[in-house]
Amino acid sequence: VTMSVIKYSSPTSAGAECIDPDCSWVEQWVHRAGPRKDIYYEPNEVKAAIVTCGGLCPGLNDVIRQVVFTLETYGVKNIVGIPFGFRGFFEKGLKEMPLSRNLVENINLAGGSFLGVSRGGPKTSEIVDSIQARRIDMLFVLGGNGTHAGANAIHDECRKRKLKVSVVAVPKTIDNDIPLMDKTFGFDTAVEEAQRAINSAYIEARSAYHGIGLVKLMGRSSGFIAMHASLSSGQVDVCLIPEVSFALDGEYGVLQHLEQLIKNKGFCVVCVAEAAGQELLQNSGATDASGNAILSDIGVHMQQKIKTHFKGIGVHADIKYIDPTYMVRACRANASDAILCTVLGQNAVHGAFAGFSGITSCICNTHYVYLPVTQVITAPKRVNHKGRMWHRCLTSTGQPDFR
Ligand SMILES: Nc1ncnc2c1ncn2[C@@H]1O[C@H](COP(=O)(O)OP(=O)(O)OP(=O)(O)O)[C@@H](O)[C@H]1O
Ligand SMILES: O=P(O)(O)OC[C@H]1O[C@](O)(CO)[C@@H](O)[C@@H]1O
Ligand SMILES: [Mg+2]
Repeated sequence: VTMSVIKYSSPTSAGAECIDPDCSWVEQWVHRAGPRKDIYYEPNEVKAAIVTCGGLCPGLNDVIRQVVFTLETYGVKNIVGIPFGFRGFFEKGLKEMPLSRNLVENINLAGGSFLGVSRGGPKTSEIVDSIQARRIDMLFVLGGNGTHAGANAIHDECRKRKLKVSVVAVPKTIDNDIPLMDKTFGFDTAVEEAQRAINSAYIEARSAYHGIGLVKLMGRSSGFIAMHASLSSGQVDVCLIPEVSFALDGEYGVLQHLEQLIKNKGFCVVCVAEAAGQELLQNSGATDASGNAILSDIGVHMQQKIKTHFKGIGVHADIKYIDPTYMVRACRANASDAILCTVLGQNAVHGAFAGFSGITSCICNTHYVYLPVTQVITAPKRVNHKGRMWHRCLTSTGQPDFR
């Protein structure tokens, strides 16, 4: 599968990448996913394990279910779930869970993870000690960028110890911040849920005298959920994302624009990504168990600033703040995510049986592929503020530059 579907007229054309010394265009290709004629493992002898790490994401159960189904189809009998992420390899009292088609048949009907999730946990060497002690041949790792870094470290350590273990990841994150792939599973569902919150904010704002609906949406370092939910709802006047800096105060600031919207339209809706405007807030420097920065609350900050601003200018404003946080990810997968999860889960097993390790099962240019994990952990994907999607969003909201 070719990585780029657009043919550039020359290496200097907009968007072209120069990846060889002469700066001529070099096609990049990636392996198409799916079953192979020859398989590397004897299914009868395989022990396969599944682990889900990081935060929750719609579709985790769909992937677990498909991995189990597909393993059984190959003839694997020994399938286990590692409880509560990488911690399950280490914490005493956490026992691996035998999995079968019967057991996982209906788990896709609920959100969350049947196996449980966690952040932080043991060192890579301890995880690999545990993999060795449990005699695991295939490890299916479901998670985001942190988990992929973990999967890569496990893969490297297994190679170093000459263990024949296939480590296969499946990219999960509502944030959609993993590079090179069209999208991660869970993102579509999160956007769908998020636009429900926007819709409520719109109804509240529209029905109030000088109503201002404010919605804060997840996204640790990128504004994909906020941008897509704003686009899909069509009800947002101002969308703020971390990739685009903005001023709240001043002639070109957000508050001045809200003042105009209240004057001209009578109400307005603002959608802010949780990582937006962090430079306007105090940073505690705190991190979570996985080492991710804990963000300051831009939603509450904006709510206060809007209240103070309108009070200051003597104009009535009725602010309705909605923070749907965990509601956008604790739900079950929607139809398109459920299909994506089905294909990714099945392909993960085909990849392991083909003998691959250190790969992730994903979608690229509408085709299902295996990418090397090393390629997707270089840096989180972020909204391109010069890209078409962000400009479509600006056209839709009609917002100016807030600088
Ligand atoms: N660089 C790394 N090397 C090894 N393991 C890591 C690394 N980064 C994170 N991990 C491990 O991966 C697991 C998940 O990481 P993290 O909590 O960052 O979630 P994530 O996979 O990025 O998903 P989410 O989208 O929910 O943030 C944790 O158990 C963490 O210890
Ligand atoms: O689950 P926690 O630890 O509260 O983390 C929340 C973070 O996880 C995500 O839901 C997924 O990375 C982010 O959008 C959010 O910043
Ligand atoms: Mg992460």
